[in-house]
Amino acid sequence: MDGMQNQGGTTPDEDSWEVAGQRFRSRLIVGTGRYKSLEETGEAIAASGAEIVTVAVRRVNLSDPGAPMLQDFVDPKTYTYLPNTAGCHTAQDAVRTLRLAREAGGWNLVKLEVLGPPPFLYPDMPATFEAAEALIKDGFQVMVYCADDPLAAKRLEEMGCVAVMPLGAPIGSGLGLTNPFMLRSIIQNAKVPVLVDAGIGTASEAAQAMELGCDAVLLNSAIAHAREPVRMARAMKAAVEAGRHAYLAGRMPRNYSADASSPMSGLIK
Ligand SMILES: CC(=O)[C@@H](O)[C@H](O)COP(=O)(O)O
Repeated sequence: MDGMQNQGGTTPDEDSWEVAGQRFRSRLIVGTGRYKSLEETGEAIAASGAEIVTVAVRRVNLSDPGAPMLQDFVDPKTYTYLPNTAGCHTAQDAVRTLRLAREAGGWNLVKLEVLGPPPFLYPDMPATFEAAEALIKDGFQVMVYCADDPLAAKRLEEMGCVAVMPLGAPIGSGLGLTNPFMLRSIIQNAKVPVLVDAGIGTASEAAQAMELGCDAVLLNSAIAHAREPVRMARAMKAAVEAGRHAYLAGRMPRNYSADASSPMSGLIK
């Protein structure tokens, strides 16, 4: 038992995290877009072990019972739906979209993203600050996609955002963590959960984000655009768990010279 204790005094199996007063065991959050079909969406999400799924309010059918509905494949009783503002490029659009989501589905915990123009769709931080302020005033609990900028992340935390979500790399790029040093700095200084969001391309990059000490990882394209999405979802689940264990276990120090793994004493001369 003692050998299993981590920094928080719990065993890794009991390890969980909390956002806006809700506790989760899975540290992998997945998107629901970009799949070939809703069947594939449901299967991949089940394989990922995720408990929270993001839903692009402007793009997904949540209300027309005549058309195929996400809810039939990703049961809202099983998963926490996190409506997001994908496709919004102004603060006004983002605020309006989440107000509509709250009216339609009662969702109060939301993911805010206000994107700049192509080709990078980088978070538009002035517009993000404006939208976050309006949404928090309106009683929303805001998880916010942001630049990998420690000052911006701190400002969003101080405004009252319940989680900050710096990008690993541009959405859909699959480039992995382009700025791990700044991500680490955001994580070390945060008093709210930090989630690395977007740009992860494969399992080792999800593990790397967790090894930096973030609370969770949010990804979509890496699973949906894999040749075998369900298998990649399994890989992501394992990677996030492995990265979390490695973070809690503590990395050995880097030696810039060899340190023989067999003792030198007792060698036959
Ligand atoms: C799904 C979501 O909420 C977005 O933040 C984004 O789509 C994730 O980015 P990737 O698709 O690059 O993983």
